[in-house]
Amino acid sequence: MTKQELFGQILSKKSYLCVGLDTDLQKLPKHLLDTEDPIFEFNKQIIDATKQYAVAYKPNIAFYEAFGAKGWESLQKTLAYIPKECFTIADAKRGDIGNTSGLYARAFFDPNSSGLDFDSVTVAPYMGEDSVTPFLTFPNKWVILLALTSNGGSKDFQTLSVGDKALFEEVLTKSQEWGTDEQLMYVVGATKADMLAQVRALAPEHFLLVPGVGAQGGSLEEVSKYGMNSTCGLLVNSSRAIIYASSGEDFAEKAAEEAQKVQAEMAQYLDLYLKK
Ligand SMILES: O=C(O)c1cc(=O)[nH]c(=O)n1[C@@H]1O[C@H](COP(=O)(O)O)[C@@H](O)[C@H]1O
Repeated sequence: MTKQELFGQILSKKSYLCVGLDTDLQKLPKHLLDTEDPIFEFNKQIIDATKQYAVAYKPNIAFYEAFGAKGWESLQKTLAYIPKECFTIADAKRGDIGNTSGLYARAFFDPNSSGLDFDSVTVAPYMGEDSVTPFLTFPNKWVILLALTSNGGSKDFQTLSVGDKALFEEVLTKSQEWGTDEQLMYVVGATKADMLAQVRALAPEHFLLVPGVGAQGGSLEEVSKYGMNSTCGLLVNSSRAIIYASSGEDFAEKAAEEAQKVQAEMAQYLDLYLKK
């Protein structure tokens, strides 16, 4: 998917919501556990309930991989079920020496090889250029590079000084030598909204994947105010607050209500903060 197509969808749905499919068997409503593929059945109903409010879906690969071949099958079926206009993110946080990264890229981007055809994959920058560039050789596919993550441990490395800047700032600057803003996005946690101005100073045009609203407590308004650019430039992810809004038989209905609430807020922020 191109940046312009993504922006077009954001404008037409008045939303930059990414629904995170962190589908945990332990948390599924009991009545789904007897179905043939509970993870897929849950995802299918969540997708049906939220697709008018969401522009992207992000299956977190850990929740599928943990179940081996069966989990991988649930992932393939889920990806095939996501509406074609929606942007898809394999949240796999990969990255390794070049030839290995090339195979990771095939796993998520090459349907003839793996059966999966995601639009993007999350990648850790720690191993540097040759671990990231193999993902960038696929046309119309995106790398979403971890820059400033939402978790407490982000302070262990990401905010350390490297010369006159912080390590995450070096990630933002250096990686722009490897790919364009039509193929690279960055992860910036919603819990770090106070640092979004710093991020935007170094990456004004890039899309940012912003997890951490909802269950992790980040502010959607602050993220929108400090992070939005002229193509919106934001995909704000919420997983647990939407998909586990209810643990009963009404789970899909409640997920739709939560997604609609977030979308309504986003519509206001697009009016207020989209740079003209
Ligand atoms: O790359 C990510 O998506 C990610 C980066 C980050 O800094 N923080 C973060 O929470 N995530 C992911 O975003 C999702 C957040 O889920 P909730 O906290 O339930 O909304 C999980 O799938 C996390 O793995």
